[in-house]
Amino acid sequence: MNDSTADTPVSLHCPRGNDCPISAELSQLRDRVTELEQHAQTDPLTGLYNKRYFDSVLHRELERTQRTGMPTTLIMLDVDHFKRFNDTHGHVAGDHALKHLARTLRSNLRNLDIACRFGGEEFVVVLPSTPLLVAIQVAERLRQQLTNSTLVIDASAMKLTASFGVDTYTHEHRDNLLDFVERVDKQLYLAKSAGRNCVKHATNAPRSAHEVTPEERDALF
Ligand SMILES: Nc1nc2c(ncn2[C@@H]2O[C@H](COP(=O)(O)OP(=O)(O)OP(=O)(O)O)[C@@H](O)[C@H]2O)c(=O)[nH]1
Repeated sequence: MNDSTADTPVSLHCPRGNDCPISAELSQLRDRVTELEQHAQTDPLTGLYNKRYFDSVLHRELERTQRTGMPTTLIMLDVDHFKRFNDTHGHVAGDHALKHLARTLRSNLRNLDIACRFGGEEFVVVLPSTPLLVAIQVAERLRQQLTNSTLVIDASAMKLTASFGVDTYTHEHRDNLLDFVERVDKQLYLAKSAGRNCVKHATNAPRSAHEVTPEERDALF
């Protein structure tokens, strides 16, 4: 028996073309899903990625380090004396200060670096495929930019500083994600203890074969 439909291509196109109601609805749904995805991974105050996204991205990058041997480096920073800032200038000014910090991070990082709000006045930056030495320089640059910038709220100029901790994860490290974050947090604690507004970093990281190439330096500075 001859099946007359066998060779007929199935058309997925609606006969109403661009006016197809189902296609329009699907497109709206797709936009809505994208919007919800962005919402789920964004901190509403600063617009940076949130802690949930940080956890997933760090997990992914540590796996990549184990696979490729390229180090993943983490910068953790915390605004100095932020309680005093809030008490002096008010909580709304405090929120402006956090947005100012987020802008400073955004405008001083490469596109592939991932800046996240870790919680409260604490932030983290994941630097994929970046050796410790380069990340220390990035942290120092961020610190200086913040220190040298002025935050203007209701015509009043204010200053903001932060303390920074930096550590790296190479394929020679065997600790897990939480241990790694704790290592970086320890460096941040040392920066606070040393008087704040400074960068503290690990010194005993195993050297990797991918340590600072001239190309990486040129790309960053
Ligand atoms: N305005 C504002 N304040 C916040 C937010 N999240 C956390 N804070 C405040 O940040 C302050 C953090 O205070 P502490 O943990 O004592 O730290 P600190 O005063 O910065 O002191 P050091 O970190 O030791 O320099 C608290 O007063 C919190 O209420 C926020 O979203 N907006």
